[in-house]
Amino acid sequence: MFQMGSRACMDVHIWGAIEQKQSAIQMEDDKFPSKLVPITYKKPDWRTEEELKQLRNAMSSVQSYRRYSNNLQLLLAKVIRHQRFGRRRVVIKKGHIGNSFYFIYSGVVAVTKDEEGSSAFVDKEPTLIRRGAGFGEVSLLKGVKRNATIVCMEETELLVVDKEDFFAKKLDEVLKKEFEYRFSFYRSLDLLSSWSFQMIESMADHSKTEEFHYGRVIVKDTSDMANIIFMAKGRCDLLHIVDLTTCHSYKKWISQQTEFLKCDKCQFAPAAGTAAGTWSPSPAPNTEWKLGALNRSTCNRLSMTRFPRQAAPLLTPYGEIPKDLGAAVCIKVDSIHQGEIFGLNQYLGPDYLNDKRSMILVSQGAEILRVKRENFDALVDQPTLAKLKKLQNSYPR
Ligand SMILES: Nc1ncnc2c1ncn2[C@@H]1O[C@@H]2COP(=O)(O)O[C@H]2[C@H]1O
Repeated sequence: MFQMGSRACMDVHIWGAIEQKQSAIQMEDDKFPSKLVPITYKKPDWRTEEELKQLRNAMSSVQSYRRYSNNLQLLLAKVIRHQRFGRRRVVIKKGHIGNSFYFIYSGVVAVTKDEEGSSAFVDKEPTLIRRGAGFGEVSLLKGVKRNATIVCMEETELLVVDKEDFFAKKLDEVLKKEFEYRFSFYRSLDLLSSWSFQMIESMADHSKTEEFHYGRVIVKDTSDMANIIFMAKGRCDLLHIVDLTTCHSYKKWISQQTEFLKCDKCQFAPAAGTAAGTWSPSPAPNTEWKLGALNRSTCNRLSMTRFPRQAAPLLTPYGEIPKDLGAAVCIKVDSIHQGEIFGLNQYLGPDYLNDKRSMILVSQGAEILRVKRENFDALVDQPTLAKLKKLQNSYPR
């Protein structure tokens, strides 16, 4: 139901591990060194060797820049211009003539169809382009108008390459290769085998490859997706979060652990007046709990488990578990592998048969292409719909 060739399997993950990985990645979010900003406003010939070296070093934190040859990196360091935009600022307007290409040094922008970019702030799943990626190449490469609006979702720093430099430094050749990669990927899919060159080209023009490290969340809630995800490389897992605070057997299990709570190192004192509906194990409030005789692995498991907002601190030998965590585990429902597609369930059967449970899609090290459902809907042809119908018959296995 969720993808082509579904393989259901069960596996339990602890949600805390995912969040830990995510925060580690978010810490990379550095700003452009302010002392280098004036250099980017100098004419290329006026930038000294030392200044170029500094610019190159700073830019090497931009993922797409690192992929370029040393020679191209140096040439770009000669021409880039730094620009900072606030939240809601429109950088590119759909339908305008393209004059520049942009790298995102810090921040996030959204791609929209409306000229003002305001839809990005109400869209529950906007198309985002993040730090390290570039945009604005399509109109330059093809000599056409801008195919979308780009609006800043937060304060964003951009490194701008003007059109003349874009071609003079041969950045166009690199970006053409990236386009060809996306095009060949879509062309290789059996599902799209009936599509014309123009249809595949449109898919490649309206998507970007996105890399996700292990543990990063790709889709927070799959119950009503606005995008279709194509898995270009690697794998991601579909996880269902189970809230243990509403689970009777979990509460019972926790209560059973009180038998062993004899050690001074680990103590749990439930808060007086714990709110109704949150986890409130017996014995009664204000009675001191002792989490003794818990072996190291049990403590580690508990420390990764999330505890309800209202609960009092749980002390373990490794420190206090944050109060605002809730108890939950993630159950792996499926894995999506290279060449597979996720988010087609609306084509696979009547709405009432679709699984509406909220799941999350988490990377196990993946490169994806994300296409807005409305773009796919506008292109999809009868042979493709027929193939999708057949997929419906093959589920559940
Ligand atoms: N779906 C999409 N995902 C990511 N980037 C996009 C998408 N659609 C358009 N873009 C980018 O938005 C830019 C708008 O200006 P261009 O048409 O020059 O180039 C376009 C692409 O770089």
